Amino acid sequence: MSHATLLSSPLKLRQLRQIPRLGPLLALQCADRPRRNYVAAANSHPAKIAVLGGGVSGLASAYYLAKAFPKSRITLFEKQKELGGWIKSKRVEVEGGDVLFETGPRSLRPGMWTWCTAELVEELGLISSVLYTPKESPAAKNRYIYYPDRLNQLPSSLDQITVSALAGLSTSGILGGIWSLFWEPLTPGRPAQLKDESIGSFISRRFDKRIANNLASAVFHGIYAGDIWQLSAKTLLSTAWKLEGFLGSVLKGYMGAQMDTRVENTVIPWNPYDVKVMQMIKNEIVLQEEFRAELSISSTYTFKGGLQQLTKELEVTLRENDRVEIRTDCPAQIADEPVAQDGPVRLLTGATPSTPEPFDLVISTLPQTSLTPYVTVMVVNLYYTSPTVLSQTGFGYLIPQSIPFEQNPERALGVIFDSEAVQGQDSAPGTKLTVMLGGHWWDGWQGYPDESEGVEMAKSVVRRHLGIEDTPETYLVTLSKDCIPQFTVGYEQRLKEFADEMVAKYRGRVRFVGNQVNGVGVNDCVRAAWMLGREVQGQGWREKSCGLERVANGDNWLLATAEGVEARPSFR
Ligand SMILES: C=Cc1c2[nH]c(c1C)Cc1[nH]c(c(CCC(=O)O)c1C)Cc1[nH]c(c(C)c1CCC(=O)O)Cc1[nH]c(c(C)c1C=C)C2
Repeated sequence: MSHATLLSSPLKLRQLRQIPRLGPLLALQCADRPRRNYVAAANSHPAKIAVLGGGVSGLASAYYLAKAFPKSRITLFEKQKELGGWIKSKRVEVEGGDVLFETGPRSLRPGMWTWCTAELVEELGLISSVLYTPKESPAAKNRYIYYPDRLNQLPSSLDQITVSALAGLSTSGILGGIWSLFWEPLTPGRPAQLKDESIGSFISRRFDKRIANNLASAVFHGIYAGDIWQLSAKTLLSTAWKLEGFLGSVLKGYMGAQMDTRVENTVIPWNPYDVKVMQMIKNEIVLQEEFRAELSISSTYTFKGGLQQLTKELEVTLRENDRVEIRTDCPAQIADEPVAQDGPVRLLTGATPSTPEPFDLVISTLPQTSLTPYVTVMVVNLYYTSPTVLSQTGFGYLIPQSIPFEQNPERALGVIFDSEAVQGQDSAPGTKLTVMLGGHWWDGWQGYPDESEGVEMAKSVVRRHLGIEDTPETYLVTLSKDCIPQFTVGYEQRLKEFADEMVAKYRGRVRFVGNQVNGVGVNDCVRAAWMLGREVQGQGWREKSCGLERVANGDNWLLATAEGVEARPSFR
């Protein structure tokens, strides 16, 4: 996207013109465009850096910090024995070979907005291990929602919205309330005093409650395993929320942008920080041509050894660096005391901390109790020897909140058809499925199903929903306790207050990265670590910042085209 395109994006709608334009911000960026391979300015580096947490956010932060400060000593603390956090790929022997089970995140989305991860894949030498799922494959195109007692295929693109597709969907009742789309522009704008609300409430107010319960709740199960009546519309439907704020209507904003023939690409409001990141990615990341071409025709990608190949390779690279020390089985926390003008920050480390250890800069990827609650998900991987267990092809299906209890007493959130979604990880033929259970349905539970209960629940789900009577040859049950942060109503306000408090207390010597502050996707976490490396380099680490400027200064959004940034998937 050229700056000229970005800046010459007049819309017909008078109100859209009132949104601040990008000129001053971009002029600044052009004058001072960072180089691709930056090096820290001489004599300006923190001598000792600590990274708290050894999941993908911590590993990637340590990786980019080691590049930004070639002279600093970096210590990564992880309380578990193993690194990698929630990303775990396990190979299991079966008759005739082996199969790979993913117990957490399993694939990555390509697209420019996620190029930091793609660049990392390149730098770690992983391109030859990449497995692509083409955009044209059934796994990318066929996605289903279970409602009320059957799978309903969703259109994968606008041109798939045909009369017969809509008729099929509407006989199940899943499209109840769809006519509200036409009336939305006439619906009153939001009351001035409403500062945030749940996704359920926002969609009901602007469209129809049935759309919230039947469609949106399924999508948010697939990403957050969360409850749309608790998750924040301002945070998770941010563009729609802003459009309503600017124009009094979500559709007017989208339609106005689409209909403006002078603009090649859709113009929507963007958080100014995201525009800055987008520009940096565009200016700095140059992917290998062949890799970039493969990514452009793929809907997702992963690795032959599973997604854990990424965190394993990061670990190997960090261990090879003699300036990086990794301490596993070693919890660490920041001493609860204000930091003086030039630091240091003191850490309490080890199971029974004694003398605090001083560090010049600390990156925390650990959960902060004041910011979000978490949900617990049970992941049940099933393997059947028969390759023809499924009668549908596709990615899998999601289960909305509205389906009757008797259709989902196990409280499943969705089922992934793994052997369809990714090919090339297993040496044995057969069918692999993953059943996800729990999430917000288990809020407040003191205990959870055990392994044998989990597998019985998963078998019962696939028997009822997919008619699968076969017995799986093998399975793996993983309870991921408190694995996904929930950005509930009021999240942004809480994050702002947290950021102010952290800057005042630690004077910029403690920064925050991770799924609780940057988004729950692996790509979100890697991009945040990539940005951290750029923000702290040179004198940046001395600035009074805690790395949360996106939200702290994110009220006045900017108009930008989405060119170069992949549209977010509408199904998951
Ligand atoms: C362990 C369960 C997880 C659920 N959501 C996430 C995890 C780790 C995080 C997540 N899942 C998706 C996204 C969207 C953005 C993206 O980066 O692709 C995020 C942030 C989409 C997604 N949902 C499912 C899959 C296989 C994917 C692709 C990305 C990935 O591999 O994580 C299926 C799915 N995830 C969850 C449920 C309940 C579910 C149901 C079928 C929860």
